[in-house]
Order: sequence, then structure tokens, then C-alpha cells
Amino acid sequence: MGMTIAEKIIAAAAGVNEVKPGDIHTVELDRLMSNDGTTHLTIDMYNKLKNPHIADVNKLVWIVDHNVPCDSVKTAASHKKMRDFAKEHGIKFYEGAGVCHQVMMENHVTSGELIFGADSHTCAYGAVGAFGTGVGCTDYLYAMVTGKSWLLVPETLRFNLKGKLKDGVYARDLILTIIGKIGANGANYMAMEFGGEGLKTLNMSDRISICNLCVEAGAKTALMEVDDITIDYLKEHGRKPKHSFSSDADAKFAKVYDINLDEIEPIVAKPHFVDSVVPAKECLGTHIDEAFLGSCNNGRIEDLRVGAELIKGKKVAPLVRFLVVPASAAVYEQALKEGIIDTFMESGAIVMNPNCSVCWGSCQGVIGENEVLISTGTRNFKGRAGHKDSFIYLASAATVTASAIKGEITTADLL
Ligand SMILES: CC(C)[C@H](C(=O)O)[C@@H](O)C(=O)O
Ligand code: SF4
Repeated sequence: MGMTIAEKIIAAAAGVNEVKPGDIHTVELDRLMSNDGTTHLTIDMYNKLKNPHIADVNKLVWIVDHNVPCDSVKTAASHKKMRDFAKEHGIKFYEGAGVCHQVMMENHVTSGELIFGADSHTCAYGAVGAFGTGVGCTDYLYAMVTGKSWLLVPETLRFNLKGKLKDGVYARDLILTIIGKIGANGANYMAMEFGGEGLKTLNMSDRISICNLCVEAGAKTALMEVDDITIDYLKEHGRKPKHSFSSDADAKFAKVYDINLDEIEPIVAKPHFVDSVVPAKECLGTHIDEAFLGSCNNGRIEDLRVGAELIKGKKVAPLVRFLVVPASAAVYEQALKEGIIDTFMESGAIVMNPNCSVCWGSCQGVIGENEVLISTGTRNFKGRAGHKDSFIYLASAATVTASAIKGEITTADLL
């Protein structure tokens, strides 16, 4: 029987020839990422084990990214716990290097790997054809101690991409459209697989943005076919694929969607759900207090370029805060070289260090009561960016930047 990409990766990690949805398998994990959101809890549990040990320290990558630099005495204590433990055990450790998923993509992930991350957006790694999935710290600890875990083989939703996105329309608009179409529970415990001719028109940054957000439709993981764009990206970063899987012609999908990229328009997700999507044009004129360009979804150099091109020679609207936060130190450096940071500074934007920033909403840039934020972050749940009575609209880098310039929601073509 034919298999999907998710099934092939699980079969390889379980050391069996064939798996099918609903089977449960013990799997060997390739990598284990954890960040400052929960690692202190993992360490506390680890210290209570009867026989604490790490199966293979080389699999572990720990990243301080959510509250960087540290914003409270409480956070300082959990960061110190993480740092000390990483040092004692020789765990690969990053702090200030950027948002965990971007750091993982730049430095570690390769095609065909099976990766657990103690973070829900670990599905981003599907951009290079790796099975990444988010786990809680208990599952993380088990995997850390044994090097293994178990997986229920998910069904797969297949998205056949056709055509090409129009000018001024971005990957972010595409994935918000898909989430709006299938709903926040539309892919619960399923793999979302992307392929087709249209995929070849999307660069690695687009692919990361698409896979990253699939968890907002409930997906267990997201996966893209490995192609020349994947191989070139890996080569540029000094890596080779572990496996280059694509689905068999007779693979079984729970459902197949044909998506015509030419039909996608700029989209906005309205407060307080990621699937509350409408064409951005329906939100024109909505007053904003703050705009955020950053996060693991849209803080890459490609996103900053889009924003910088729009804002060059213009100013952020009076009394609006525009926070620009590169997703990694590497992105920041590249933006400096290209004069992009200068452009943002000249416009009156506030450029911050690489971190989760407003997307996480408990470190910097939090919004107050009744305030409105337009954001390239991943979530717009009530209170996510600050006060419980505040409002978040999600959109592409272009729509966010255009809105920062206008002081109200607008699209780039209307500037
Ligand atoms: C802190 C972390 C556990 C959390 C997640 O799992 O996604 C965060 O990154 C988020 O985006 O809400
Ligand atoms: S940038 Fe946002 S979505 Fe990404 S890891 Fe940080 S808090 Fe989570």
C-alpha cells in the first residue's frame, strides 16, 4: 500500500516497512528542541527521577527565546536553571540567537527527520520535509531520557497547490485562507501535506510560514515535498537530507484540496480566533494602536524586505508603535547589511532584538486595555498580547506595515 510523507517518516523512525493511520509505533527521535517557555518544568521533573540520565545529549537543542532579554526576577531564575543544566550536561544552547524555530531551521533541521519540540509551532520544520511536532514537557522528558517516544500515525490532508500568488499576496495570506476554509479544528491530529506545481513558486521562507501555522488548524504536523528549493536551502546551510520523501501515487489521504494560488487575496484574521478570516479589505479603516512585524512565522529577511520597501521614505503614523523584530540574529545581521534596519529606524519604527516579542505577549510590547494590535505573530487569542480586553488582527508583513503607516488597517496597494 502506498504511503504519505508522514507515514514514511514514522515507518523509518519505527524501523518498519509500512505503517497506516491509527497504528501506534515506538519511534526513535532525531532531535529534541525545548525553549524557555517550559524547560524549567522539564528540569524540575528530571530532578525527581529515580535514575536521571539523557539518552543522547547530541539530540538536544535548548533555546532561550521567549523572554529575551529577561524581563523579571522570576524569569531570570528559570533561565538560570536552564543555563546551568545545559552547561552541566553539555546541551547545545542558544540565547539571544533568535526564535527557536528559526534557529532550528537555520542550524539543525533536515529532511526526513522526526523532531519533538516543546513548542506547538514545531510543525514549521515540515518546510524542509521533516516531521516536527509539539509536545508538552512530560513527553519531552520521556524522549530526553529514552531517545524515543510513541506516535499514533496521523491521517493526512493533502493540499495540491496550483498557479502562483499574485503580486502583493503572500504565503501568510495563503495559510490564513486555508485555516479559514478548514477551521481551527479542521486538521485535528492530522498531517497537512503540501505539494504540486504551485509549491515550486514558494521559497523556503514562504514554506516555513505555511507549515508553522498549520497547528492553528489543529494539525499534528505539516509536511512539504522535498524538491530543488529544499536541497538548495539545506546545501546553503551545510546540510544534506536524511530522507527525501514524497507521497506514493496510491497513498491514501483523508481529503484532497486543490488550491489555486492565483485566487488568494490579502487576508486578515480578526480577534479572537485564527480561523476568523476575512479579506483584508473588509477591515479597512479599523483603528490600530500597535503593529508588530516579527515572530517565527514572519520575521525572516524576506518579510523585513517587504516591510522596508513599503515604509522607505515614509513614517509610522503618529501615536502608533511599530515594533520590528527580526526572527534571528542572522536575519538581523542580514537586515543591517541591506540597510533595512536604517530604513525602519528612519520611519520611526522600534527595532528590537531577535525574540518572540509581542507574539508571545509577556516580554515586550504588550498592549493595554481596549488597544488594537495588527500582527504577523501566530495567534490572536484574547489577551495573547497583553490586556485581556485587547484586540489582535493577524496579517502578512505587507498588510501589517501598510497599516502601521496609515494608523488603521489597510493593504499595501492602497497606500
Ligand atoms: C511557550 C510555548 C510553549 C508556546 C507554544 O507551545 O506554542 C508559545 O511558543 C506559543 O506560541 O504560544
Ligand atoms: S514567535 Fe510566537 S509562535 Fe513562535 S515560538 Fe515564539 S511565541 Fe511561539
